[in-house]
Amino acid sequence: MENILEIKDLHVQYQTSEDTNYALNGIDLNIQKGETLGLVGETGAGKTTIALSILRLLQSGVGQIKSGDILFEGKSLLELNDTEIRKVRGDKISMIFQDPMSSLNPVLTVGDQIAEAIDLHRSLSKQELSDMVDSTLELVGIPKSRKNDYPHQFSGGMKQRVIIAIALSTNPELLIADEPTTALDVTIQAQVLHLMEELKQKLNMSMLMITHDLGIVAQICDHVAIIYAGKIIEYGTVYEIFDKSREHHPYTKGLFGSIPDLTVETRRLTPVKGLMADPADLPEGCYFHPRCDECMEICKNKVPDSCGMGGEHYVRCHLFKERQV
Ligand SMILES: Nc1ncnc2c1ncn2[C@@H]1O[C@H](COP(=O)(O)OP(=O)(O)OP(=O)(O)O)[C@@H](O)[C@H]1O
Ligand code: NI
Repeated sequence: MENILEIKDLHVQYQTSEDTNYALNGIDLNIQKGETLGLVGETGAGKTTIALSILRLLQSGVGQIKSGDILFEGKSLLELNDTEIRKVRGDKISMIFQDPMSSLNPVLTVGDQIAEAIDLHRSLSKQELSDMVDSTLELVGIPKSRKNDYPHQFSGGMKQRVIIAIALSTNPELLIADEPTTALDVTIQAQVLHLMEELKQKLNMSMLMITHDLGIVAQICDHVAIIYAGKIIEYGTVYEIFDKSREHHPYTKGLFGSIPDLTVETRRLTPVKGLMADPADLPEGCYFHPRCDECMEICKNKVPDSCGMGGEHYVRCHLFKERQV
């Protein structure tokens, strides 16, 4: 399978007046063409930082890519100048941000907001633009007759559809969705997810789905990456990650409440005992060792390598070192 995105040994830090936060500490991750990769982990693990690094939207002067590379269709995104990266954001990679509701402008009609997004990247006649707004609205299941309505006239689920429409209006190859449904109630969540899944097939997009929700992972992801303190600690196909007969990282087992069935409706991550590692003061060795029930001596001073578990399944944990070839 061809990769649309390759992240190689990415290190990102946030420099604040008090601290240096080591947010990403050597991320290696690929997204294949046409697939959905789920990125799962507790709050503060570095999920949004990965998304912002891809789009080069880290807060300037604070968030810094220290080393590593991000390749999109084989070309480094880190080497692009401002004009070039803006073009990538407009044409190739779209993002639905966490807290998406605040990204709509209350004083513009939804039709105008979609038109604005399309117009930024394409020069179309007035009629063409208007037709494209209509078809984009219809794509996400909103009647075109509502294009002159304002955001406050829409329900939460409908607003989220508008946001998806804006993200898709440029026909991106990669969509990054950062917790796109957390603000919605469960029924509407299911509808929006179903819509995203449908659109992904129709438009043949690749997707990076950032989520806390295992139901979402099971439902729409092809591969899953589990992140802890800025490192991917487990990766595999969705079947491998939910396979109880396989061994898993102790953190994954904690999060998943000892690996639920793919078929069972277990939506929320289980809280793992102890506190998330402080990115300004990371522990020696495996970052997870202070919280780990299976901690061994070696875990306290050596960072574990990634270990192949068969198939596409990888775990970064000293427990499985023996399997390495
Ligand atoms: N602008 C910033 N300045 C300083 N530290 C930051 C900044 N943004 C993020 N961080 C820190 O970087 C780490 C990773 O944050 P990030 O937002 O990527 O986590 P996340 O996995 O997306 O969490 P959540 O699930 O809460 O969205 C956290 O420790 C966070 O406090
Ligand atoms: Ni986040």
